[in-house]
Amino acid sequence: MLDVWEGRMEGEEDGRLLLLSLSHLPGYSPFGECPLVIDDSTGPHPTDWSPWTHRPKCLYSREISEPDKRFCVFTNSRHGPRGLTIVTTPESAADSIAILNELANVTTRGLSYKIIDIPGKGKGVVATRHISRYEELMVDYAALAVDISFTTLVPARDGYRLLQLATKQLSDPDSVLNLGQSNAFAADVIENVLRTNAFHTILSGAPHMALYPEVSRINHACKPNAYTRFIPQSLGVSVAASRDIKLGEEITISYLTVGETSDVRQRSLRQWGFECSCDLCSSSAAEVAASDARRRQIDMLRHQAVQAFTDGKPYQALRITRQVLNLLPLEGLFPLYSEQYENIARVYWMLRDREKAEKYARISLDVLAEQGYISRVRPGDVEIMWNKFVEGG
Ligand SMILES: C[S@@+](CC[C@H](N)C(=O)[O-])C[C@H]1O[C@@H](n2cnc3c(N)ncnc32)[C@H](O)[C@@H]1O
Repeated sequence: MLDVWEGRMEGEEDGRLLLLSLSHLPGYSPFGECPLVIDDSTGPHPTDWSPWTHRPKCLYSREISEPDKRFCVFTNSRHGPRGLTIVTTPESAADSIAILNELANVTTRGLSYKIIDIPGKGKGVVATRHISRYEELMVDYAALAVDISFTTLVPARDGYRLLQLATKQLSDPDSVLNLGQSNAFAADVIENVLRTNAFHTILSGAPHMALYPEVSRINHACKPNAYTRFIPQSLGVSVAASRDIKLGEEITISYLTVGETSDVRQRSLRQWGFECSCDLCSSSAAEVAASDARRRQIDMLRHQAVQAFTDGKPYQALRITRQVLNLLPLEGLFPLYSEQYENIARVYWMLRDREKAEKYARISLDVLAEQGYISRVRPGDVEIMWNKFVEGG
C-alpha cells in the first residue's frame, strides 16, 4: 500500500480539499446510454480504447474484500493545454468521458496574472493589472486526477510506477513534475506534488485528488482576495476576485473553509506542511485577536439568528442577520452574503410580507450569480426558494 498516504487525504476534509465539491458528472456517452467500460484487457487497437490516446494500464486492488477492483491510467494527451490523465476505475472513467467533450477555454490565461517567486513561499501569482471584484481571472483544467482509494488499495511501489506513467503520458509532464513539493512525508515525487497541490474533487461519485497546474501556484491567505469555483463538466476550475485586486498584488485563495479562527487555521495548515505567513497571520497579535473575536461573533450570531427564527421571533432574527451582514465584509466572508439575504427573505416570508420576501430572495440569487456560483437567475428560481421555505429547508 502507499502507506504514507493512508488516512491522510480523508483526514483533510476540513482542509483545502473541501474548497471544491463537485457534483456528479453528467453521464453522457458517445456510445449511447451505456458507456463502454475499458481496461487493459481491451485492445489491441487504438480504436478499442478511444477516446483515450493510450492503451489503459491497470493495477488490481490487493484488498481481499475487493479483489476485482482495479485502477487504470486513462490518458488523452490532446485534451486541454497539457493533456488529461486520470487514475481511476474503468467504471468511473467510462462515466466521466463527457469531460473530453468540453473544449478547454483558456481565454483568461496569462492575461491578468503572472507566476513569480514570492519570498518565503516559493512561487506565487500576482496581478498584472487591476482586477475588479467578482471578475474571473483564471480558468484552469485538471492535468492529473487520482482516485483517493487508489492510494490505499494498491501496492506502493506499483502505485508509484503507475503514477509516473500517468504523468509521462501527458503532453506536458513538466506542468505536473515542476509543481511545488513541500511535503515531508512523501516517498515519491508525484506523491509529494499531489500532497502539496491537489484539490479534492468528485468524479463519477467517487472522491479524487486533482492537480490544476496554474491554480496550484496560488498561495493561501486566511483573508484571501480570490476564490475558486469548480466547473464539473470539464474538470476545470475558475478563479475570481473576491474584492478589487491592485496591479502587482499577490493573488491568494483560502485552502481552508473560510471564517475559521487563527488557532484552527494554523492547526489545519500545519497538516499541509507549512506555517502560514499570509498578511493576517503576519499582523500584530492585537489584530489577529480582533479578527478572531469578529469571526467568533459572526459564528455565534448566525446560530442565534436561526434560533430566533425557530423560536418564532422574526424581528429578532432580522436584527441579528443585519448585524451579521455588517460584520462579514470586515473578515472578507463574501461567500456568506447570499445566505443572509435568503434568511431575511425567509423572515419576511414568515411575516407574510410577500413584496419584501421577494425582494430579498432576488438579492440572494443575484449575489450568487454575481459571484459566479450560478450562471444566472432563471425564472422560477424564487418559487424554488418558497418551496424550500415551505418544506422547512
Ligand atoms: C499549492 S502550493 C502554492 C504554490 C507554491 N508556493 C509553489 O511554489 O508552487 C502550496 C505551498 O505553497 C507554500 N505556501 C502557500 N501559501 C503559503 C502561506 N500563506 N504561507 C507560507 N507558505 C505558503 C507552502 O509551501 C505550500 O505547501
